[in-house]
Amino acid sequence: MIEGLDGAGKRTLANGLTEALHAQGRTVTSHAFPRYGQSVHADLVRDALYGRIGDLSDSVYGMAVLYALDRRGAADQIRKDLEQYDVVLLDRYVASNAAYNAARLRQDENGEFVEWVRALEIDRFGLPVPDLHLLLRVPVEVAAERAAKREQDDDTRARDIYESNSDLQTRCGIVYDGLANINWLAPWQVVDGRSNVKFHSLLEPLFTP
Ligand SMILES: Nc1ncnc2c1ncn2[C@@H]1O[C@H](COP(=O)(O)OP(=O)(O)O)[C@@H](O)[C@H]1O
Ligand SMILES: Cc1cn([C@H]2C[C@H](O)[C@@H](COP(=O)(O)OP(=O)(O)O)O2)c(=O)[nH]c1=O
Repeated sequence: MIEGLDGAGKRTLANGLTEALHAQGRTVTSHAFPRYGQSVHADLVRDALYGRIGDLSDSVYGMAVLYALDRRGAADQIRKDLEQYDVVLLDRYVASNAAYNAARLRQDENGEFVEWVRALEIDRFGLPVPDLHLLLRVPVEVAAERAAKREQDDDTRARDIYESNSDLQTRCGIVYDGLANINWLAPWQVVDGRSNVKFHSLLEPLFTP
């Protein structure tokens, strides 16, 4: 699973890892969440994030449920892919829901919230537990600059209300670090995303049991 702030370089890393794995002769597939344009729940998320469903985006739990339902709709496909491919790369997964939405609550509510996300998505919805999280870590300012640049280059990736809120991004980075420290849900590996990421050096942990 590839996790990190908006603009951290997750999609770039997913593409780089795919190429590096193909070069090793491995089969790879990838999914990105939210699945905008492919699921009713993801499209509702997008409407909410761009302020088109009243004050729905103010509800932390309401938004988290929508993101979780989007993933639940992909669960069967992910399970099939895990049987069929050597590697299944996910650009954001359950941990994004924990990090982004915990970051919108008071700090003393975070522990309870991330456990609620785990219980909802893993226990109740039956989503597969990931083998590894790769946390692409960059300073908030760098992520924001990259997200702004990406917005100019690719008009399908305009910044939403989460992405343009730098306080939220800062808190989200802190929650991600906390999740990585306790290896929440599965092992975490922190990747320095400030310079060019060495894709090949990341391949070994993918195959270490
Ligand atoms: N290691 C890197 N160094 C410099 N720029 C990068 C790096 N990784 C990604 N970028 C650039 O930053 C922007 C955001 O990258 P992207 O992979 O779309 O991020 P994310 O999927 O995390 O939002 C893109 O314009 C991309 O070309
Ligand atoms: C997948 C996911 C994303 N998010 C947040 C992180 C992002 O700020 C926002 C949108 O995801 P994002 O990856 O930015 O989508 P795109 O790059 O296609 O615009 O949703 C959650 O809060 N929970 C989740 O489960």
